Amino acid sequence: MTPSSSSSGRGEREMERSLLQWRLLPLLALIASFLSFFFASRSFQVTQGSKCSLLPHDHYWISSKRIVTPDGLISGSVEVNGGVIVSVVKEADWHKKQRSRVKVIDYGEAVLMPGLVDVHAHLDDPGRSEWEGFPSGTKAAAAGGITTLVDMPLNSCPSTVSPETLKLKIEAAKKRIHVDVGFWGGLVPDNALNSSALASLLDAGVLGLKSFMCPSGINDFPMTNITHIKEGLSVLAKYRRPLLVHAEIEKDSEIEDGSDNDPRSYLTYLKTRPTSWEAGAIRNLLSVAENTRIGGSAEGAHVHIVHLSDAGSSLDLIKEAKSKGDSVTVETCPHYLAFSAEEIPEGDTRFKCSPPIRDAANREKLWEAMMEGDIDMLSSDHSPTKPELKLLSDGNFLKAWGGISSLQFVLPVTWSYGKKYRVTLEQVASWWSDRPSKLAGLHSKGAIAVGKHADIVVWEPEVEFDLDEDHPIHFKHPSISAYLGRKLSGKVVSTFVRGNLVFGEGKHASDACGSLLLAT
Ligand SMILES: NC(=O)NC(NC(N)=O)C(=O)[O-]
Ligand SMILES: [Zn+2]
Ligand SMILES: [Zn+2]
Repeated sequence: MTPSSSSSGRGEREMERSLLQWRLLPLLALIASFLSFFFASRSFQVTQGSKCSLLPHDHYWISSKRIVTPDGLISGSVEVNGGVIVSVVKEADWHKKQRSRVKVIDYGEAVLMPGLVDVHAHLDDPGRSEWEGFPSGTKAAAAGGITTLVDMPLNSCPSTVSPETLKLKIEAAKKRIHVDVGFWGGLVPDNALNSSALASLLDAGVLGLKSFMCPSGINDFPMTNITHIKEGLSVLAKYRRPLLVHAEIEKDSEIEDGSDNDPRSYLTYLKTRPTSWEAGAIRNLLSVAENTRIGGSAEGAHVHIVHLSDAGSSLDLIKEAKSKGDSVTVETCPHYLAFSAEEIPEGDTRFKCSPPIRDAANREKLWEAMMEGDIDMLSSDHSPTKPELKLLSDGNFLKAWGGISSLQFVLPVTWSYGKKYRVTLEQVASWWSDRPSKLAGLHSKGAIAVGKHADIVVWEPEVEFDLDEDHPIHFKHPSISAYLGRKLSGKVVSTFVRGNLVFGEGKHASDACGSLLLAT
C-alpha cells in the first residue's frame, strides 16, 4: 500500500501543484501586464519613424543651469510634450517623480533661451532661389538658433503683394522649411489706395505689411509715398497688424557732379546715402504715425521702422514719437552694431547695404540706444544675392547689389560685439525673441513659458570659433558674407522647433517640418 499510497500521495501533490499553477496564472498575467505597461510608459512616447526631429521623443525634459525665462535666469528644467512647453521648474522644485517617466536631456551649463524670431529676412523664393531659397535659408536659421523667420515680400519673384502672389510663396515654402515661417505682404502703390485689395492680402494671412520710402531696387516693388502709407495704416488698424517701413527718402546727394569720388571707397558710398535720408523719411513717416495713438484715426495699427542705422536725429525723432504715445517701434541689425565705416576695406562690397553702415561714433550711440531700450529689437536683414551681383572683383560700391548675408550668425555676433557693453542673456532674449514675436503677433512664440511653442535654442556663450572656410555655413553663398574671417563667441548646440530637435551637434533633421504661420 505504501508504494501505492505513496504513489497516490505523489499524484495528489502533483495535482495540488498544477492547481496552484492555474490559480497563480491570473496573478502572473496581472504582473506581466503591469510590467509591460511600466516599460511601455518608460519608452518615452517614442515618435515612430519621424524624420522631423533628431530626437525620437515627443515628451521629454530639458535641463540646464541657465534657462532664460520671463521671470529671469533659472537653473532647472523645461518639460516639452507634443511640441508645447508644459512646465518650467526650478531645480529645487523638480521632483524625482516628475522625471522618472520621461527622457531627460541635461545640457549642463549651456544656455536655454527662447528661439530667435527674425522678423526681417529675404529668402528670395520663389523666383530668385539662386540667391537663397527656403531650404538653405531655413537650414541656416536653424543652425543659428532662429526658430521663426518672417520673410520679406521683395526679392522673390513675383513680390508678395496680393493673395495670388502670397499663394506662390506658400507653395514654395511647403515641406521645404526647417523652421516656422510667416510672411509680410508688400504695401505698394498698386494696392495702397485700394482698401479691398489690401484687405484680401491681409485676409490671406500676411502678418502685416512692408513698404519702401525710396526705390527698393526691385521692379515689381515700387516705393510708396506718405499718402499710400496713411491709407495702408487705416486698413491695418482694422486688422491690428503692423506696417514695417524702409525709412530712407532720396534727397540731394552729398557728392557733387563731376567730383572724383572713388567708387571703390566705402566713404564714397556713405556720402550717397547720408543720415538726412533716414531722418527725412522718419520725420515724414511719423507725421502719419501719430494716427496710431489711442483715439487716433489709425488706432490699432502700428509703425515699425526697419534697420535703423542713424543713431542721431533719426533716433531722436523716434524717441519723441514714442513719448507722445504713437504706436512705433524700431529695429537695428547686427551689422550696424558690429562694423564701422572706417574699417570697411577698399572695394569690399560684402559690406554694402542700405541704409549704410556709419562711423564708429554712431555705432557707439546705437549700442547706447540698445542698452537704454530706445531701440526695441534686432533683426538680421539677411539680404543675399548671387555673388556675381556683389561685383567682388570690381569692388564698385556704387554698382554692387546691397545687402548683408548674416542669417546663421546673428546670435554669436550680437553676443560677441555686445560683451563690451555687458549685454545680458535676458536682453538678448528680449531683443531677439520677446519683442519681435509681439511685433509679428506671434503670441505662441518668444518665451520659455508654459503654453508657448517649444521653440528653444541651446547655446554656449563662452565657446569661441573662427568663422573661416572650415566652418559649416548653410546659407547659399557664404563667400558674400561680411562676417567671414571673424572670431565669434557663442556656439549654437541645439535648436528645437515646436519640440522637434531640428538641429543638433552640427546636423539637421532630415525632413523639413517647419510650419507656415498665417495670420487669421
Ligand atoms: N531689396 C533689398 O533686399 N533691400 C534690402 N537691402 C539692404 N538692406 O541693403 C533692404 O532691406 O532694404
Ligand atoms: Zn530695407
Ligand atoms: Zn531688408
